[in-house]
Amino acid sequence: MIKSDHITWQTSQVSKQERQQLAGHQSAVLWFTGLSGSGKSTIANAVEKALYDQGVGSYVLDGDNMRFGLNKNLGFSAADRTENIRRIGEVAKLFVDAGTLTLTAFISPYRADRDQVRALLADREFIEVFVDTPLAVCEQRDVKQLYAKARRGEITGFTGIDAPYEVPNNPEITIDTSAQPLEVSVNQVLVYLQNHGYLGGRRDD
Ligand SMILES: Nc1ncnc2c1ncn2[C@@H]1O[C@H](COP(=O)(O)OS(=O)(=O)O)[C@@H](OP(=O)(O)O)[C@H]1O
Ligand SMILES: Nc1ncnc2c1ncn2[C@@H]1O[C@H](COP(=O)(O)OP(=O)(O)O)[C@@H](O)[C@H]1O
Repeated sequence: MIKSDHITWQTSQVSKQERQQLAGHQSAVLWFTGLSGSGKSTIANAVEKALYDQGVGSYVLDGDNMRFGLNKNLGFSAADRTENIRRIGEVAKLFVDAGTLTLTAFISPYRADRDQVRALLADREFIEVFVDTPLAVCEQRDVKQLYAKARRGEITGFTGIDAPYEVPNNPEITIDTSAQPLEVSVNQVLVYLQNHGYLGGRRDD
């Protein structure tokens, strides 16, 4: 629902297609979703670097970082996570309109919230990347020692422990970081982008 009256969408003299043409590639969102510690940020950042090395500009929106700024008034209740993802979806949509290949790394545990973002974007503009690393592996990594805290009851509502993670039904890409090294995951994403025509050249679909 929009609260403001008397507002009008301002159209631009440069279209999204023209911005994409200038950039030399399609714009879209690679939406990484998965448990804390599954590898979302690591893969997204490595993909950004690999794309940069190929002369393709992209930008990573990262969970923790967004919570320091735009979303600093949000916590981890179900309602706050939904609002977190809604805002990120709107930001990602603006990035796509700007002609940018955008990578997002948020747990985004609720299927309905992810589907809302998909619905915000045009066909092909939302690429869901399910980082399907088993909970046991994420917990063993425990990069930030948050699983240990959650197990001790020092954090409540922690995803995978006492808060839900709803797995995607039809992700465009699925990656299990416990089964393959980082370079293979990065390549999996790059090959998807190449084969589906996002980077220019031949399209498989
Ligand atoms: N309760 C609880 N549950 C899950 N995660 C928690 C929690 N509290 C803090 N953290 C840290 O916050 C990071 C997840 O933030 P996100 O914005 O991606 O979460 S969400 O999409 O809104 O669910 C997550 O970072 P990542 O490990 O990068 O996923 C955690 O470090
Ligand atoms: N094959 C792999 N692919 C990606 N990350 C891996 C792999 N093996 C170990 N890791 C480690 O797992 C951790 C994943 O953390 P991170 O990328 O921050 O996850 P998330 O963003 O999903 O919370 C990193 O410390 C990374 O070095």
